Amino acid sequence: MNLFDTVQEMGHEQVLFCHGKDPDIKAIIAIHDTSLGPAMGATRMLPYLNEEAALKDALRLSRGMTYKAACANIPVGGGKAVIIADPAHKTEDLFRAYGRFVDRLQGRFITGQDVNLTPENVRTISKETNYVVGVEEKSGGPAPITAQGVFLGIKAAVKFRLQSESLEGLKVAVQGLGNVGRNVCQLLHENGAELFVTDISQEKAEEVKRTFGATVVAPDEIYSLDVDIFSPCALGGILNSQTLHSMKAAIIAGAANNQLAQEEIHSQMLVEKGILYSPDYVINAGGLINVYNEMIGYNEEKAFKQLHNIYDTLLEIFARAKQQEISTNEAAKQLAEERIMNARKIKNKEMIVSC
Ligand SMILES: NC(=O)C1=CN([C@@H]2O[C@H](COP(=O)(O)OP(=O)(O)OC[C@H]3O[C@@H](n4cnc5c(N)ncnc54)[C@H](O)[C@@H]3O)[C@@H](O)[C@H]2O)C=CC1
Ligand SMILES: O=C(O)C(=O)Cc1c[nH]c2ccccc12
Repeated sequence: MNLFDTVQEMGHEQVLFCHGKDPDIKAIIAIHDTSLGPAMGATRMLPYLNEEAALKDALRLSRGMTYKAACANIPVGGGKAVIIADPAHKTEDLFRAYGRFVDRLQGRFITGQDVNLTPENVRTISKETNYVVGVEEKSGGPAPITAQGVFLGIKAAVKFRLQSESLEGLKVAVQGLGNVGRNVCQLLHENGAELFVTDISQEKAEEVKRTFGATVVAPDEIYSLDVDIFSPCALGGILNSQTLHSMKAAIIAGAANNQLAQEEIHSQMLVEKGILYSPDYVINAGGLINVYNEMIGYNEEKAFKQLHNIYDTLLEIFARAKQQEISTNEAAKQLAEERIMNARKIKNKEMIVSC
């Protein structure tokens, strides 16, 4: 990877490579854009295959956070951090060292809990820095809110693609039954949908089968089921040439970040197959909405209103994509970039006036 070319192409402001010897720490903090406010993005910990994979993840996820905030109308920018390590090797020192790196950014980057981090790990990070949210879990953690947002996104897609206000009798395949996926299953079940589920944890799958009457399938069978909706709530990169080839669902709407393996190729493939795709960073904004509101002083009414905007924003994106004959991913990107440009213009005007 040619680093500066990539960063220039994707539009990042700053990428930090954090390294320490004692404790041994390797982390990347990517700050994509702060035009709308400080960069927000949770931190994940993974034993990446190589450093390039870690960097790519941080770059793409942080850009996704910029678009996520802009589409959700939240005045923050986009960032994301990855700690390159096996979650089996967590230590207090490691998280404290990471916290000191975050602190040095003096609030340009605000972080919290993502893949493989626990609330306890985030509390450890917060011993070194105040620029962490979700420590108190005042609002009950972001996952249930994220799931509600995904549910609203599914309803918007059903309205647009199937011209229906109801989910009654629709077949939905849910991949991943973790904090978000299980809550999505509950909402779908309560609204009359028929569930097909998978998880690499047999225990989680069995529990969802017992509780919501779901049909359990093997992890590699979830992509090709004869269902109306596919809801990926586990990992990224699952929309690729292989999985899309056998996909029968009319709608893809789930919580996972970075769902498209290769953005341009696979968003185009979705258009060709007539599958309506709810862009990941629009439908999964519930987590960000939740932590942002927690940060500014939780107001349930305000958070609820922002969450419900996901429904209207998705309908706007679907209509824009149809009208301009572009992918929904491209339409969402356009919407986000317009909002960021407008915010920059207003900021510049304010600066001229105050001079
Ligand atoms: N928690 C939140 O508020 C938000 C989560 N997301 C994204 O949503 C996704 C799910 O998040 P959480 O539920 O919080 O994570 P989680 O870690 O609680 O759940 C993920 C689940 O997926 C399962 N899984 C992993 N690999 C799988 C595979 N190959 N096939 C089937 N199942 C597999 C795991 O066993 C686990 O049960 C992640 O991609 C995350 O980045 C996005 C925005 C906010
Ligand atoms: O939607 C994402 O990918 C997020 O990172 C959202 C999020 C969850 N917890 C946080 C803590 C601080 C900043 C963002 C988040």
